[in-house]
Amino acid sequence: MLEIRSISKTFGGYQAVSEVSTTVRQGTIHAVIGPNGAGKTTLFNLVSGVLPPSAGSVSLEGQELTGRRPDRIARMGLVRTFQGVRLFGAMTVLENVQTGRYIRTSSDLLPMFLRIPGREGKQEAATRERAMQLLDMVGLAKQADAIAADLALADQRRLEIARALATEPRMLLLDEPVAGMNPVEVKEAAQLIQRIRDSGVTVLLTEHHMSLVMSISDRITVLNYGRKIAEGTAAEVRDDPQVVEAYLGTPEGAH
Ligand SMILES: Nc1ncnc2c1ncn2[C@@H]1O[C@H](COP(=O)(O)OP(=O)(O)OP(=O)(O)O)[C@@H](O)[C@H]1O
Repeated sequence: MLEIRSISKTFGGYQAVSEVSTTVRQGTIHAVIGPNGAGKTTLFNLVSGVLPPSAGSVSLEGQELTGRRPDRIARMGLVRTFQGVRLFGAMTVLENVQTGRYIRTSSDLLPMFLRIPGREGKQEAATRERAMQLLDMVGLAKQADAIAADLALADQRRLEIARALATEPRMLLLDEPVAGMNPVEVKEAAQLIQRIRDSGVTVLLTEHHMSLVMSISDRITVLNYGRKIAEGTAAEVRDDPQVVEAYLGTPEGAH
């Protein structure tokens, strides 16, 4: 589904990602893990078009993504969320999801802001209906009319996921989706990520929460100092001596 071929990124002589290759298989939850500074976020930035690679390439179902801009990549079927939540804080929950839908339909966002109440077009009605379905999927239907900035952190993350799904992606990248969540919220997020996978959207995620990664990932790639040091199922990766060594002395990665 997603092919990453020998991708590298150098920041002024510092090699943040070094010749990483991997294949994300369709219909899986694939995690990228590694100690702080291992290059996970940089790899996500390379895949989603936020940063151009110094070398190497990425393709999605045979279509070349390398060198394309994030909005173009989103239209090609790959969307991401960011470590820090990036929502339209002043908009309602529902409107935030609707903006994701407009990226997909390539239409101008303006009509949404200029709309005359009570005169909703056919496309707007469909967009609203799909947005409500997605809010229901992530457990936010009751808060549809709340202002996004007023939501609790866990709900804001759920909303970001709903907005990303509104672009109808084939692949979703989640950058630390449960950071700062309590154990109950983490459990709910795990179920949501599995539901997303089961709905046919392939998931690539990076996360420090090891028990989440180990319990939901079909496949795990481990980075250390920008290089891939291991790859396999949770059981394979957990017992890999290089992985154990990479995590020693990094308590943040140990939970
Ligand atoms: N724009 C940049 N300019 C210079 N160095 C950068 C830049 N972005 C990342 N780096 C460096 O590249 C390395 C990898 O960073 P990256 O954020 O990808 O790691 P990470 O695995 O996501 O870490 P964390 O788990 O802490 O989020 C780090 O040493 C970081 O300081």
